Amino acid sequence: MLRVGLTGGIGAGKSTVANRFAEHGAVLVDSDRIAREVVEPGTPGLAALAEAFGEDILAADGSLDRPALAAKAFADEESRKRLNGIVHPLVGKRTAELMAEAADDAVIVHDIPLLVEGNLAAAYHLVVIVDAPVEVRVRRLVDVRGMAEADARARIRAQATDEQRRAAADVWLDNGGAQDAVLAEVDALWADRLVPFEANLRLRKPRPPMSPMIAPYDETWPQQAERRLARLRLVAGERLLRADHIGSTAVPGLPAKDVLDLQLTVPTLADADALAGPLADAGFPPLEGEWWDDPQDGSAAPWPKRLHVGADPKRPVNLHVRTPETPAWRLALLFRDWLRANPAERDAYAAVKEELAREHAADGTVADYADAKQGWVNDAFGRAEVWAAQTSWQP
Ligand SMILES: CC(C)(COP(=O)(O)OP(=O)(O)OC[C@H]1O[C@@H](n2cnc3c(N)ncnc32)[C@H](O)[C@@H]1O)[C@@H](O)C(=O)NCCC(=O)NCCS
Ligand SMILES: Nc1ncnc2c1ncn2[C@@H]1O[C@H](COP(=O)(O)OP(=O)(O)OP(=O)(O)O)[C@@H](O)[C@H]1O
Repeated sequence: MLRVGLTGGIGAGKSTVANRFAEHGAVLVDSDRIAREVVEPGTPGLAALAEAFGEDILAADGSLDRPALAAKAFADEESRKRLNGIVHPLVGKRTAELMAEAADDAVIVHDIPLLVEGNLAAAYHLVVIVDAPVEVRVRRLVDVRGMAEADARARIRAQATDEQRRAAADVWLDNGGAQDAVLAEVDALWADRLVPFEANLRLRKPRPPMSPMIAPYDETWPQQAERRLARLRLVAGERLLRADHIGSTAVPGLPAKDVLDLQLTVPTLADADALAGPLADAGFPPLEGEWWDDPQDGSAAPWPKRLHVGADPKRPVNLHVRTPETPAWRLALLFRDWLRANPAERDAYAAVKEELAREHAADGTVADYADAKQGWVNDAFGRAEVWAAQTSWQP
């Protein structure tokens, strides 16, 4: 099952987007709704709230007086934390139960207002954020929902900043304009990304191979890599020694094929094999066959590794799982750091890549392109080693 985390500030349009996903066939898990269920009359949740905030948060019929609790809970940080401490564990438990009930081929859309605040992004295959400017959100909450303006602003203050949401977003949906516009984006996201992503995940199928087209440096590459590394750290757990963004997309200013190279370091290949299933479930199926890094001078036997590929059709990822005793593991880190520290070498490398990409665009073969590039890279390793010695570089 594909787990999509859907979030955004209050009034941004999460429910609007979530309902459209549901129309397409997504299984919706709605945190606000669960948060209501766990404090229904007669529940231990409601009793705990009354104990913590006083009987005056109860209406005459014994149900929760939501505006009364909101007034107390959003008044200060300590009260809000007390509220969260009571409700969130109950919501978490019920959420896990609902997710476990979903079919293997489900696309779960989890509408969760506090995904960023709770630092939960790594638990999803993809995080979708709905956004609209603060003033637009306040207007909608006041005019359409009938919320008091001060209440709307108090909740906005209690939530994540735009910058924090940007860092967590794999997909950013702008709902500052007409509803039709955001719904059209949702339709495209469903058809072009979520449906094939779910199928790739279930069938453990990598996305199709990349063309050798070189893209200009994208300054969001490091953040995109970091979000995937966070997911990988979560599933790899204690077997993981370290997780790094390597390759050309890890070098600021370097044009590159738009594929993120990530390296997981594990003690032994047996650890890599034990992780094959969990990595596949997290959206990184293993590529079939045996994979080796070739020593550049041809002197030693090739170094074995495991290779996984991202299942997300819109975010190509090559995931190299290596052990620290292979020289390829160390070279991946050295080459990256050397290029980062030496802009002239980086620019020379960019020129070589662009020249080769032009030549191979005609025949369209990625393998030939990679072979030709390796010549420059092998020479560069020599210069990188000199730099490593001079600067006492350590991986
Ligand atoms: C305080 C309560 C009773 C007020 O109820 P009300 O009907 O006015 O709001 P509702 O529950 O529909 O929430 C509307 C929106 O408020 C924001 N919000 C709600 N709780 C919180 C919170 N603890 N911190 C920050 N924002 C919150 C979210 O954007 C949410 O989508 C209610 O919000 C609540 O029980 N909150 C605690 C549970 C919670 O954190 N829910 C959010 C995700 S699990
Ligand atoms: N593009 C839009 N133009 C105008 N109104 C909109 C638009 N999108 C959503 N709305 C309206 O704004 C209000 C807030 O939207 P919605 O309920 O989807 O937000 P939400 O993020 O789920 O809110 P909450 O955080 O309270 O759960 C709703 O009344 C909705 O009908």
